[in-house]
Amino acid sequence: MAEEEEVPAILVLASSFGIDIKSQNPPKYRFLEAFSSNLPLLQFLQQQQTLPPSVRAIICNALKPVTADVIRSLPSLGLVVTASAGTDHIDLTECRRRRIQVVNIGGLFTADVADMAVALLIDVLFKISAGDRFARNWGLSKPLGFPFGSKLGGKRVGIIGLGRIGGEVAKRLEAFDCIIKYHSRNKNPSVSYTFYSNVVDLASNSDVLVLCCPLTEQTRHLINKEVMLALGKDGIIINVGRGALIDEKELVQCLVKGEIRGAGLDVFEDEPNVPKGLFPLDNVVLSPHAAALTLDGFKDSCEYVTQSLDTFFSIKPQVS
Ligand SMILES: O=CC(=O)O
Repeated sequence: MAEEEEVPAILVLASSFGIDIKSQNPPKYRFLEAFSSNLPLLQFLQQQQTLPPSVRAIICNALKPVTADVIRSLPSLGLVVTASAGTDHIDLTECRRRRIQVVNIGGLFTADVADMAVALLIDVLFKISAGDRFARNWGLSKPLGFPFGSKLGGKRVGIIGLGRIGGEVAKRLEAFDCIIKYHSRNKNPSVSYTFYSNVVDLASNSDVLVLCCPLTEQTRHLINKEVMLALGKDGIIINVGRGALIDEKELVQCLVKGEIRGAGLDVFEDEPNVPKGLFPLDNVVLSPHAAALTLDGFKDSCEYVTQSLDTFFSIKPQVS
């Protein structure tokens, strides 16, 4: 079956990619689905007799870790395409060592993630989700009152990570008359927003923190108890970056004790597990890492992933 062997085998780690990519005719790739098994990926691979040696590329997303052990079990792997901007779920050190190319989604989801950050903030301030729950039983509730929300205009918003997404969040919130400040690895000379090299100082001078930076060893638990206490009891945290940017246990405590006022969270430390301590809290809006999950964005990302495979396999037909 020489012909079949020439069709590169692609390991697909997320169910959503099955749809568009597989409809190619004639098939350019042999897609191997690893997501229907309940086994952890490495165990699944270890159980396959013939699969690991043939796999030349992986398609994954932010929820599908590509660990060093997984990479080591795939001797022909030459490419990892992730339908995410973040690459923290991929062992980049092992990829570099093996000269495996890693392709992310670039700026494809930037606007959606920035929109989601603004949406979560408006939801927390205006209590939209809480109001929805309340309104369903409005006529039955005694007393009939619903707590006050809060204006968006005039809020001092501290953006953590003024990259592509952070920049778009700033642009949007400026249009709502918010006062933008930021913390980044470096000061950005092309913006006039106030820069803080220290996150605690930024928190002390902000009403809202919006987390947009990548997760690295330097940014893990960047938002710790000290930062939350500096933000204070009227402060709100919005996270569209990665769950582990915040010390989640401390976040739950601060929210429960009223040491901060609210949070809008699209990401969590141990997805898909959301801390149960958040469930009873009406001052928290939860979203299942859904900022990039729009139907239009999904179509674009399938196309991008296919193009990335095509580019890789046309310029590099043999992976050594
Ligand atoms: O989580 C989504 C992304 O990294 O794009």
